[in-house]
Amino acid sequence: MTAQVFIDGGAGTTGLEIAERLAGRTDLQLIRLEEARRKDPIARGEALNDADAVILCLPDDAAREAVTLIDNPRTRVIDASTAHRVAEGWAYGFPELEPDGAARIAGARRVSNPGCYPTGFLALVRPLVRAGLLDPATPLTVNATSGYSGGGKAMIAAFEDPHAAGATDTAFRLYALGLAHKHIAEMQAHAGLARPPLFAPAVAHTYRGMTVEVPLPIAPPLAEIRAALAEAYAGRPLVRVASAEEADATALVKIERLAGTDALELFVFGNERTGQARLVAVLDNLGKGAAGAAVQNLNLMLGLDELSGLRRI
Ligand SMILES: NC(=O)C1=CN([C@@H]2O[C@H](COP(=O)(O)OP(=O)(O)OC[C@H]3O[C@@H](n4cnc5c(N)ncnc54)[C@H](OP(=O)(O)O)[C@@H]3O)[C@@H](O)[C@H]2O)C=CC1
Ligand SMILES: CC(=O)N[C@@H](CCC(=O)OP(=O)(O)O)C(=O)O
Repeated sequence: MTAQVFIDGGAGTTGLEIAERLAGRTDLQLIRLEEARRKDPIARGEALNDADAVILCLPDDAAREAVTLIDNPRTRVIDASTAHRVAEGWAYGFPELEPDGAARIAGARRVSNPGCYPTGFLALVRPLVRAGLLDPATPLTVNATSGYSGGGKAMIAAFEDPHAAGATDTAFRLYALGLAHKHIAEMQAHAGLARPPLFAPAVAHTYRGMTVEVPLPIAPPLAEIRAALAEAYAGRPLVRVASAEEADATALVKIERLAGTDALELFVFGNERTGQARLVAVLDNLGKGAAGAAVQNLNLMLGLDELSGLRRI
């Protein structure tokens, strides 16, 4: 039987990206609401309960509300918002992060997609904590830059429409300067850290793409870091760990490097003489950071080919 899928918030940035990835699929069918009813709780409630799987592409409060509208025990949920990423009863939707991650997602009724920045941070840090290369009490800093689509429709308008609220012509800006960004709890919890990382995000004047960097002023040997990452992601086609030769040959990492894909690349740069390292993750905030991850989780939950509809490198 063809699975019925409903994207709540389907007219938003992430929802449209998911629909693009699902277009042409014959193993599932999208339930669509007409424009006039797409925010109507009655229409949404019907669609949420008619679907085999729903993907919530909504602001946090609307995502919490959507979950309360579901009373059909068959309906399985993927939430792209921040609302349930450290909530009890929700599987964390990052299949490659833990050895049993994909199996846990496949068996779950409620899955929370990771945040875009935490996807890069956790991919770099979690395997090192697990392997004992990084003490959980280490104070970590995360320097990251996102394309402006990371802020959804409102931020896209601010960067593209001079008459929009908050319109800006800036090339690059720092934000979350109060050190209380909504992604910090998720980064600490899923990395298994004793203290919150210091998160320093920025937005660049480019539509999509992301770099996430974790500097290590006192690093374990670079070869050991690379080996731990390579082992963690062996056989996982969407996560690529660059070799020492590639890192040595890489003079620049551009934010656009993986734009338009659903992949994630990890680099270990460093200086063996000083014992310092820069761990760098590259992804598309709308790819592995949002829509790609949601489609991957949907595939796993419905028992379909995990990579169907995804854009590999
Ligand atoms: N953009 C990104 O890179 C990422 C986004 N996310 C998360 O995904 C979620 C969606 O983000 P994004 O797509 O960027 O945001 P957008 O603002 O682009 O889209 C959100 C959509 O939800 C709709 N909406 C708002 N309230 C309701 C409601 N009560 N009922 C039905 N629809 C509603 C909006 O309607 P309207 O069109 O009328 O405004 C809009 O279409 C957010 O939680 C975000 O944090 C996660 C990872 C990355
Ligand atoms: C550039 C920008 O503003 N990015 C957003 C994060 C992206 C996002 O939508 O956050 P979730 O993944 O948690 O939903 C922010 O920092 O709030």
